[in-house]
Amino acid sequence: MSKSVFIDGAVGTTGLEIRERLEGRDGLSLILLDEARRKDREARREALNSADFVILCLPDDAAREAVALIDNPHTRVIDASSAHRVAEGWTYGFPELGFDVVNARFVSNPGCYPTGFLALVAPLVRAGLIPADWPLTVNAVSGYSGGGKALIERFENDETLAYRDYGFGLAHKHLPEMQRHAGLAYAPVFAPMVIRAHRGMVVEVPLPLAALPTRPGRDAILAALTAAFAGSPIVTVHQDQPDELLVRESAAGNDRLDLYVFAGADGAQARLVATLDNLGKGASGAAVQSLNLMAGLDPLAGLNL
Ligand SMILES: NC(=O)C1=CN([C@@H]2O[C@H](COP(=O)(O)OP(=O)(O)OC[C@H]3O[C@@H](n4cnc5c(N)ncnc54)[C@H](OP(=O)(O)O)[C@@H]3O)[C@@H](O)[C@H]2O)C=CC1
Ligand SMILES: CC(=O)N[C@@H](CCC(=O)OP(=O)(O)O)C(=O)O
Repeated sequence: MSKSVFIDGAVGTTGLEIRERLEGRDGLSLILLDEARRKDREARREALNSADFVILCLPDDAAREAVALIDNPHTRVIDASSAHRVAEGWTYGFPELGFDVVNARFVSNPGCYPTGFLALVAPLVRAGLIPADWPLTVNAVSGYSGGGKALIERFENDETLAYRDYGFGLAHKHLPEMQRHAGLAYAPVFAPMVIRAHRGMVVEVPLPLAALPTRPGRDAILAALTAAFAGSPIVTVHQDQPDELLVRESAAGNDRLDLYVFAGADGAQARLVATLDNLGKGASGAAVQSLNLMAGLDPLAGLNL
């Protein structure tokens, strides 16, 4: 039997991409609100309660309000916002890291930067290669679509804007989920940046291998990551060390997550690097992946690998 899906926020950056991936899919029917009713509370309440699955593509406050409007025990929710990523009763939507998305009622989509960070770091903490109290840093660049409609407009209306460094309050909204789901005692020092590319991101964790208690070599790091993601059609752990990684201004989207381990010849230091599409595995792709798992559909349907 077909499952109904309501995307709350279906005309936003993330919502639109999810809608495109779901439209025409076998086994799914979309509940849509027209422009006049898409922000109407009662229309949303009705849609939220009549759907088998709801995908929230809203600012955090509106996502919390949407959850509060659900007053039946059946509707299952995937929230793309950062409102519920460390909340009680919610499952973190990163199945490759062992979170039980299949059986969850409430799933919180990981943030785009944390998707790269956690893929690189969580397996190494679990394997004992990075101590839980290690002081990590993470540097990342994102395409400007990561900031939603407002940042897209800012970059598209000001062609002189090439680069935006931000997060100087050291309290970025992604820090709690990075800390919690990597199993760290301290949040990493996070330096996020935006570049003049519509989509795509590079997330990098520098690691002083020789200073770590177990002094792991590149081989040990690679082996832990490879074992963690063995068999995943979405996450690829690259065994080679390319000379460069490039982001193009207007590249097509994808739902992959690619991991690299770069180490110097003396093995003293490494740079762990994840590349992904902020709108793909960093948002819409992850939401569609979770929906497939929750609804018992082909796990890769609607994904662009
Ligand atoms: N862009 C990205 O790469 C990522 C985004 N996310 C998260 O996904 C969520 C959506 O982000 P994004 O798509 O980028 O944001 P956008 O600003 O592009 O879209 C948000 C949409 O929500 C609508 N909206 C706001 N308030 C309400 C409301 N009360 N009822 C109904 N609709 C409402 C907006 O309407 P209007 O058009 O009228 O403003 C807009 O269409 C955010 O929480 C974001 O943090 C997560 C991962 C990555
Ligand atoms: C470039 C940019 O502005 N990025 C956003 C995060 C995008 C994202 O992942 O948002 P969610 O937390 O909702 O998942 C930021 O830094 O706030």
